[in-house]
Amino acid sequence: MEPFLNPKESAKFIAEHSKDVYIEDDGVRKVAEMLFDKVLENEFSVAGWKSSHELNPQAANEDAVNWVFLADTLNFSFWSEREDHKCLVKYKGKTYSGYWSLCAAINRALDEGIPITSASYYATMTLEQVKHVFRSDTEVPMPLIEERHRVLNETGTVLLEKFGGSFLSCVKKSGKSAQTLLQLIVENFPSFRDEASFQGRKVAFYKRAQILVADTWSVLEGKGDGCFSDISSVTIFADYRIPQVLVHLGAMKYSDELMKKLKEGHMFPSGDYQEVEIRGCSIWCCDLICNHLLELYKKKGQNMDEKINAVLLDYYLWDYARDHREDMKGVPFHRTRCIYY
Ligand SMILES: Nc1nc2c(c(CN[C@H]3C=C[C@H](O)[C@@H]3O)cn2[C@@H]2O[C@H](COP(=O)(O)O)[C@@H](O)[C@H]2O)c(=O)[nH]1
Repeated sequence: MEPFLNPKESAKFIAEHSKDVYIEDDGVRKVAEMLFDKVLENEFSVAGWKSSHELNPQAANEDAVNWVFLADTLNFSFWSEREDHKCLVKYKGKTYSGYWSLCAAINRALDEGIPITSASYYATMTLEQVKHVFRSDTEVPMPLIEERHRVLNETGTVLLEKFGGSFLSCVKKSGKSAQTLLQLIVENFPSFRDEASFQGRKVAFYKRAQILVADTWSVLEGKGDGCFSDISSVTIFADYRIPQVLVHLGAMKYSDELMKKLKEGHMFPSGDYQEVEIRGCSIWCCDLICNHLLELYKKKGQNMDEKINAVLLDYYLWDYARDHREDMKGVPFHRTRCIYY
């Protein structure tokens, strides 16, 4: 096992050496000012994870933790080549796309009596069973369905062999430390090892591992086994939506050459130097936004360390990107097909 790498240090190194992605200090300040009042609202809190999203589990028990583990094991690559031609899942009268199509399919399976959140089930699922559970209500299947099958079998087997089949056992081993849980996830579950090489140095994003820590914190409402003393050490989750919204809001900028490739729908291999720059700069840019937000409150004599962290900033920006899809049409997201985000 490679030595554990720190995503925040990776992001700083990438941002300092990036050639095609730039962080705009004025834009960082503008976004922090835009969020200044938002951070006092319920949606910018751990409670928002349940209250704002009907598909998320509302309980804070072992089943809910194992629901989160399954969802974040498969939380990757939902984008489609054509916006009008994509996987959709109908559930309880609503139609869901992207990440939400995954959650709708999980809840649909549970309603059908399929124990999809049980490791003893998904460790030995066949490809046909995976295709059935995650079936689309359009002719476009969920992307990377074969990889999802492989990842499910691998992850379920490890969870059974090392943690008695429940992710809550893994959480309990973390001793209420987000960083310890992050390392346990990366060390034990290979598909979460989201790493790359950049200018001769190994870097890590650990996007699915970090969002799994964050979603575990959220589903347990920051209490009990989920009361992570160091939740603020987790970075944002380097997916393909956060970079898009940061550029849209003016906090990040692409070189003309990179923007041209993005607009042409260029496919970036996982680990490509420009893909690494986009992901690393997104993490560092959000860290700067967080710091500036905390500074703004400090100037008013308020310590907001308990209210403002990268997890809540990420959730807010991700939801913002969802709600402003039309406004963001002018900014392409980068296209990489992989199991990491
Ligand atoms: N940075 C970040 N990336 C996130 C999430 C989520 C959903 N999680 C939370 C959201 C609500 C609940 O509170 C969940 O906890 C999915 N993704 C990523 O986005 C992409 C899918 O996008 P679209 O194709 O538009 O559905 C894909 O890479 C997926 O991995 C997040 O929160 N942050």
